[in-house]
Amino acid sequence: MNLRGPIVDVGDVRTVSTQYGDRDCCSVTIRPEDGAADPVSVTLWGSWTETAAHAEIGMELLVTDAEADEYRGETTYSTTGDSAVVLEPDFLVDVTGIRSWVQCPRMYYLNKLSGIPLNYPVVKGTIVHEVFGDLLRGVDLEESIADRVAEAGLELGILGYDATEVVEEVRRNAAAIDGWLAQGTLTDGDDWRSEYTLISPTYGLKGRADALRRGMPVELKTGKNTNRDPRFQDKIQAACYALLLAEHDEQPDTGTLLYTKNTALDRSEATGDLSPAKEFSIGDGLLEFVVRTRNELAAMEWHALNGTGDQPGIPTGYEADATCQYCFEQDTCMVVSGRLNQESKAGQIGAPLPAEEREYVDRFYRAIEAERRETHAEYRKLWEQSPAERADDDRALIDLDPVDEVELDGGRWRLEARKPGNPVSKLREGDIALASDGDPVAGDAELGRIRSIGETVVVETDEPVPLRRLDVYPSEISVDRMLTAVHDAILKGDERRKDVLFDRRDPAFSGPEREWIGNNEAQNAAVNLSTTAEDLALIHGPPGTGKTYTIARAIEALVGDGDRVLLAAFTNRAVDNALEAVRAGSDGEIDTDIVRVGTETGVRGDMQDVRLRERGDPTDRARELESADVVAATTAACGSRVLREQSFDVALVDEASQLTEPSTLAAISLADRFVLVGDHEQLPPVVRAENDLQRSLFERLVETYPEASVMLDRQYRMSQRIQAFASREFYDGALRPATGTVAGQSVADLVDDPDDLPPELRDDVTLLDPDGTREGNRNVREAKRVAAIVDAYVDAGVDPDDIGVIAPFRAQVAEIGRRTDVTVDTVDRFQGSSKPVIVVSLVAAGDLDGPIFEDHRRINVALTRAKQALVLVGDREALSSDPFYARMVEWADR
Ligand SMILES: Nc1ncnc2c1ncn2[C@@H]1O[C@H](COP(=O)(O)OP(=O)(O)OP(=O)(O)O)[C@@H](O)[C@H]1O
Repeated sequence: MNLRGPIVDVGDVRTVSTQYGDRDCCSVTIRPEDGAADPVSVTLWGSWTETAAHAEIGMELLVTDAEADEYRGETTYSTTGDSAVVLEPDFLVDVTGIRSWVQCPRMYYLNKLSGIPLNYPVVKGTIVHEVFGDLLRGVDLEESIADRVAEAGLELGILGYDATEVVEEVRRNAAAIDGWLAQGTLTDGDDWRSEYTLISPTYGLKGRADALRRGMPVELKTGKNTNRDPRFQDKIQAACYALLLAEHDEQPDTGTLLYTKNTALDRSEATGDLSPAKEFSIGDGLLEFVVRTRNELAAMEWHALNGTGDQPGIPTGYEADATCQYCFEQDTCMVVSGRLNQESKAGQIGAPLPAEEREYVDRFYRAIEAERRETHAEYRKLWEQSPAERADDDRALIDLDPVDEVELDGGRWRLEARKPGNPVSKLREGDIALASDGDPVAGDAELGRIRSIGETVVVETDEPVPLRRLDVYPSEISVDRMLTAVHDAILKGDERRKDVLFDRRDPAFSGPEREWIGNNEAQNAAVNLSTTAEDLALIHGPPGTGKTYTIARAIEALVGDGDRVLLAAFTNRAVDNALEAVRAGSDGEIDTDIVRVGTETGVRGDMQDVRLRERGDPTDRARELESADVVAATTAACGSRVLREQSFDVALVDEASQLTEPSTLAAISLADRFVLVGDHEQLPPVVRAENDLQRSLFERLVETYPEASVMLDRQYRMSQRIQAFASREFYDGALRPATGTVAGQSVADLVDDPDDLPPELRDDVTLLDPDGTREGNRNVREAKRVAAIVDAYVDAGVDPDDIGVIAPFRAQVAEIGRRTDVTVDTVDRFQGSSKPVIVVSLVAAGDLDGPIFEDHRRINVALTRAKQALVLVGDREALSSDPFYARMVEWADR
């Protein structure tokens, strides 16, 4: 049986004599059933006592195949020969993490902190891996090499490599793969699978195996190894995949490492075993060792969040017996230890950073690690929730009907399935998602990119799977990138920049004020702040105040002054909107060289012509990026290997109030100066954990340096009547219509005769109470009423494209969506857009429970999307029970 629960006591290790001789054991007490059951004692035998040494009260413990002993009416448990003991099974350790951990725990920490920079071995390694996958899929060797090198054109170009030399080198590496595949060992019956995504709920592990051959893991290494045996850390990595496969009831007993550089060695000079393929056997002892090592790592990570004392959970290197003087990372390790004043086996170089900077790194390190755990909780839902629960949560499309499966050029697959009942989900075109046969964890599953999603869903994968279910796949990329952004900004960042960030120096401005915008003083001041800033400028733009317009003018001004500008925003949509305004504004007068960095599916159609292609001749690709005056990308892309290598005079970041502080750092660290544009009275950063990540750098800086900020106070969107409430509640009454025309708009402008509208819809702002009841996240009666309101506007002559509906929950969005053809969406997805008529379905009935009510900033967004007519639909009595909403009701009823 399996036992699991939080640890309430850890005993001492003792030695007892048994019929097999003296054996170590240790008793650990846990409370099964998530801590609800009575405590039970589990005795961990033999080498599992090493795991007990890392166990602490409060950690979660899982013991598989435990055996029960009854003694004097009391049941105790102990491990058996088949048991595995797993600490903190919910912490999903990545296989590559274990690999670096066995080399040295501190290396694991350093890799996590600084990320993988753009360098030639990494890029070449990726190409060789891709070629390996292609060969397994039967692609011709030369074709694959040419294709994969071209695909890496941009990265190679930035590194200063040309295609011919890379092709040569990849060919030498690929020879090892090709030769090995051609050996007699490969028969038709060989069953191959490349790039296999695996997750193990039992062992708390996840990873992506390079390949499986007859169910056995094969790992590719682009280095050399002239010993007979695979390197220790490589064996551990392959053994991890064996453990992950155990979750699929497979029992691999052999692992293969393929050292591709061995074939490229000069046989007359090199000595040792030059054969590239090295096999080793995977026994129980090795697998248990892997689990124990994973436990050490998970325990260290637990300490990072829950431990006490100075810098808990930061490895020192003493945990392992690695020798620092042979380590490639020795210098980095010493510098990081020196800067952060960390104890380390390698020692320290340099003076520590000021205490407040170290405290900052510490605080954000913990916040980001807490967010990582929340991401792991998302993975957990893959197996803890039933398919129906996942679907209800909008995290999966289930019961799909596979209709097509086509092999594409290059051996990839295009899978298509019908979606019965047209369900809603968070899945979007361009997302990476987990396609499976119905069971994404124990069944057949493949990561793939969603190509289209409509009546059917189309996914592209490396291997075919029967497409019966498609799940949102949580990713740790944003968490990883936040860590490297903190590292780059604080450990490697510019001193002057840090002085401003840490409130040690006021932002400076210099140079003449010029007239950029004649009809809007605040906008003109914002452009002047941007051009004269020596450190930073902050543009606070409430709804409809011309943020995008101002950004475009600021970029023109900066480029005109000779600056190279990075234009970043949280969403692709904002990046493309700003770019559109820049391109429209210059009317070809300024010859601005613009490049949009993003994926084909992420970048809007009308910006594809300036999208930077990664594929092609390295020199051309790199030149296109490096010569651009304006580079536009999402802030997530700013943390990519390619953009981390770029530098700019100014970084201009839109939607900055929706970004966590580390995500903002990722963009601004690439430039000498920065301009943040946002509105902290609208949606805050979306994070799962409750901590410092919830507050944007924009908001912090606006409060610290009000003199470096300007608020755009004239809005070009809403009628006077509509804007009144938001202006008073959120902007101290400072927000005003930009012109009389804007102020005087009304619903009458949208119809031939206002009398065609029902009387209750003739005012610009209305509250209607349909008297519905809420069931879960929907309110059917209210949904019907909303659809009827939309119909009434359409019947009176309003163009359906001019009407938008906002609802707080996706379930209600779906409920309304079934009854109308106009755009229906959540608040979060409506931020940044507007419509002449907006109907808001508040759903709440009886009480004010739900995301729209939790945070007044959401309501601000919902109420400020409409230009001429705003209809609120909800329970008047419930709303009146809260002072803020009571004021809203009063305004709507006026
Ligand atoms: N100074 C100006 N003179 C004339 N029109 C302007 C000016 N500033 C903005 N506008 C117009 O006002 C409208 C709203 O501007 P814009 O789209 O830039 O708003 P925004 O603040 O980005 O909106 P959101 O709140 O959605 O982010 C646009 O049609 C824009 O052309």
